[in-house]
Amino acid sequence: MGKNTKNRLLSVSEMYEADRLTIESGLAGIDLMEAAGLSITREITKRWSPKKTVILCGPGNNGGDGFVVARLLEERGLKAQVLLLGERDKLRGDAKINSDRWAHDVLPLSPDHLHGADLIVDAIFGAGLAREVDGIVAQTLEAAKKLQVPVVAVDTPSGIHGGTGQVLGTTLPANLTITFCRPKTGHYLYPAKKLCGELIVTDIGIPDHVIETINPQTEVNQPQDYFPWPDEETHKYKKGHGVIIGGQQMTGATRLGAICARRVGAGLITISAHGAAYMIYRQGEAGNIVSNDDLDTHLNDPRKNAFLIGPGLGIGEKRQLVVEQLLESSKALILDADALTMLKDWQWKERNAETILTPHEGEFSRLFPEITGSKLEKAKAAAKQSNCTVLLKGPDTVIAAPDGRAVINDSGTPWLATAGSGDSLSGICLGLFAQGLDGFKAASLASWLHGRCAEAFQEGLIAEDIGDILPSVIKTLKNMHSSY
Ligand SMILES: NC(=O)C1=CN([C@@H]2O[C@H](COP(=O)(O)OP(=O)(O)OC[C@H]3O[C@@H](n4cnc5c(N)ncnc54)[C@H](OP(=O)(O)O)[C@@H]3O)[C@@H](O)[C@H]2O)[C@@H](O)CC1
Ligand SMILES: [K+]
Repeated sequence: MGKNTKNRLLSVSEMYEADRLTIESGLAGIDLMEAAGLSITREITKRWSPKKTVILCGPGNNGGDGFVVARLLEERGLKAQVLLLGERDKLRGDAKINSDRWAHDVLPLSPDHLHGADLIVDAIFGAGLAREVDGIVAQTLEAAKKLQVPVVAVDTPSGIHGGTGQVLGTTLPANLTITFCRPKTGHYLYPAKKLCGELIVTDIGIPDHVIETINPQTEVNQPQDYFPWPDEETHKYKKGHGVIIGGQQMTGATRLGAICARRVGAGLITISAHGAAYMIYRQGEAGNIVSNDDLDTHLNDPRKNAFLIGPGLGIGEKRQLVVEQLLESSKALILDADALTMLKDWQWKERNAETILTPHEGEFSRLFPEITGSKLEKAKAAAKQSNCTVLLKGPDTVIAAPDGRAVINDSGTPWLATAGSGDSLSGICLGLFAQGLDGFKAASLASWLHGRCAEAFQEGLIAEDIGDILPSVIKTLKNMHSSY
C-alpha cells in the first residue's frame, strides 16, 4: 500500500479518529459540519430545484449536517422542512448550534409529515448508527420509500452500517450519497453499494496527513501499476511457467484458465493431465503444453514457478493427495473451486510459500466455518489465519493479505455470473503469479482485469469472451503506464 492515501477506505472508528485528530490540530468541529452541509447543498442544487425539501434529522451530528443543509437551501430561496427525531432542546454540541441557527419550527419525525416533499434529505443516522433501526424511524423511512422522490443521503443512507455495508433493520435507498473525506468501507460492500446510489466524496478540510497518520489498511482496488510489462530483452522463461492441474471431466474449466494465464503474459502454461483427459487437452488450444508427467516431475522443475489447482477438478481421495502434495511444496499456488472443498483439515501453518485462495461465499463458509462478520472482516480474518492471500469473490470481491492489507474490487458487471468466469479469474491470477507478482498483487490485479473485461464486453458475456477481450483491456492499461 503506497503513501498516497486517496484510495483509502475508512472504518467507522477510523472516521471518528480522523475527526478527532483534525479538531485536535486546530480545525473546529462546527466548521467541518458547515463544510459538510455546504457540499451537500451544492450537490443538491447542481441536480435539482426542489419546491419542498423535507430533511429528516437524527439526534446526532448527522442530523446537525441536516440542519446546515436546511439553512443553506433556504438562503438559496429553496423551501425546507426539518423533521427531527427526538426533542430539539436535547440536541448537543455542533448539532445544537446548527439547530439554533435554523430559525424555523421543526416537526417530529413521522410518516405523517412527509407530504408535499419533492426531495428528501436523509440525515437521521450516519457513522453513529449503533443498533437496528425500528419504531417511528423505520416507519418514516418505509413511508419515504413509497413517495418515489429523489433521496439524498448524508454520509450513508440511515440504517446502513458504514463499516460493514449491512442494513440494520431497514433503510431508505438513496439516489445520491454524499460522504466526507474518504469513503467508508461499507460504501463499497453490498448491499450498501447499490443502496447508496451515486456516491460523492467531498473534502471538508480533513488534512491528508491525518489520513496518513491513521494509515487505514483498506483501499479501493486500483492495481493498474502492478502490471508486469515485459521489457524488450525478455524471453518466455523470464515470463514464468505456470502449471494447471487439469480436471478429468470438466476440461473446459482448465482450458479457460490456461488461455487467460497466457493472455495476461505468462511465458508458458502446462496442463498436467492423465488418461482420457490428456488426449482431450492435446486436441485443445495449440499454445498450451499438455503433459502426463507425474506431479513430482513438475514440482522438481525449477522453471515451473506457479501452480493452479481446482478448476474442473472434482473431489476424491486421489485428488486430495495432489492438493496436499502441492501445499507441501514451496511453489506459488492458487487453490480454487474443488481444491478448496478438499482443504478442510489442512494445517495452514505448515505452508510457507505464496498462496492464493479464491473462494466464493459458499466455499468460504465451508473452509472457515468459524469466521463470521462482514465480507471484509471475513476475508481479513481468513487471510491472517491461513497466512494466504484470500480473494473472496462476489460483486464486491475482497482481496486480503495476511499482513492486514485489503482491497475491495469495484470493477465488473453482473454478466460475470456465468459458468467458467471463476476459472478465467484463477487463470489470470496464475499468469500474473508466474510472472513474479506476489499473491496480493496478483489477486488484486486479476480481479480488476476480470471485472474490466466484463465492463468492456458488456451484454452477452460468456467465459470464453474474457480471454478474448483481455488484450484490449491490457491495452487500456498501457495508456496509464507512463514509462512503457
Ligand atoms: N466525521 C467527521 O469528520 C464529520 C462527521 N459529520 C457527521 O457526523 C456524523 C456522525 O455523527 P454522530 O457521531 O453524532 O452519529 P449519528 O450518525 O448522528 O448518530 C448518533 C445518534 O443516533 C442515535 N442512534 C444510533 N443508532 C440509533 C438507532 N438505531 N435508533 C435510534 N437512535 C440511534 C445515537 O443514540 P445513542 O446510541 O447515543 O443512544 C445518537 O444520538 C457523520 O455521519 C456525519 O454526517 C459531519 O458533521 C462533519 C464532520
Ligand atoms: K444518513
